[in-house]
Amino acid sequence: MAQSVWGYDSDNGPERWHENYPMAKGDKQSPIEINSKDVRHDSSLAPWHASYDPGAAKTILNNGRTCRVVFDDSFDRSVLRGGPLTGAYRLRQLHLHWGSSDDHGSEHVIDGVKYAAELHMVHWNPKHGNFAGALKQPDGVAVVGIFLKVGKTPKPEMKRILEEIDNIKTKGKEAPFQHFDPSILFPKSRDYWTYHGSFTTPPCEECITWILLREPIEVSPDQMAKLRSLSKSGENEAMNPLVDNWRPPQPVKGRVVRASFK
Ligand SMILES: NS(=O)(=O)c1cc(F)ccc1F
Ligand SMILES: [Zn+2]
Repeated sequence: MAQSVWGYDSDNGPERWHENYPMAKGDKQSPIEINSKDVRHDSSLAPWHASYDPGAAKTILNNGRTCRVVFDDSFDRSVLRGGPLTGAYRLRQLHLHWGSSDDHGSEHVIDGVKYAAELHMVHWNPKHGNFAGALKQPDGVAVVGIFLKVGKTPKPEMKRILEEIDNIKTKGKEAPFQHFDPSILFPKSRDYWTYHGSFTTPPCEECITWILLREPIEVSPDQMAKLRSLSKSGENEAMNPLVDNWRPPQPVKGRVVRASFK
């Protein structure tokens, strides 16, 4: 009987991850609920800056748990600076979490609001040598989170990712994905919340400085349907819709969420 690899189903989902990944029960887990009344405005928080090289984009893949775009992070080619960060963090990959319907799907929940999806841009601190080394450090990784809400105006910049979906419908499929600057996905406002937390998937290392953008970007119902047309399973298996790949909010345990805005 194959050892049930972690996932989002009842037999291998978030409530059971701690059985194989003890860090999942740590004191600095992500995602969390953010309640504006508990947030502290920190006027010393600097603005954040992304300088991404479109040539760093390499491939897009369906790993059966999300849709991920991978970038060349072999040198400081696409970097994130400023905000709560010290130094330049290298962009490694971006991926999404989404729901089976528009009323849920995000991992972080803001004043009780669940967004239809949440996009994560994952960066790591090169002072720790490589990504694996960075995972072991509290300042190892920085993830920019962007909320997706469903509206009438499709975000043209999301089109590029969603057009590729047809080529990676099933688990294990990968396709070239080049000449893409993910900063086109950013909303107008640079306002953000920041706190210290973890990967939202096993092994749930507590190495992430989260930078969550306050302003969601809008996607169309068709764009969401496209995302939900991905399959968890391989091309020779029965279609198993890749949806609800989100971890529910975890205990805040006294952590303070700071806001760059009033
Ligand atoms: N959802 S996440 O941004 O915390 C994340 C990023 C990774 F690179 C690996 C695992 C993760 F769970
Ligand atoms: Zn994620």
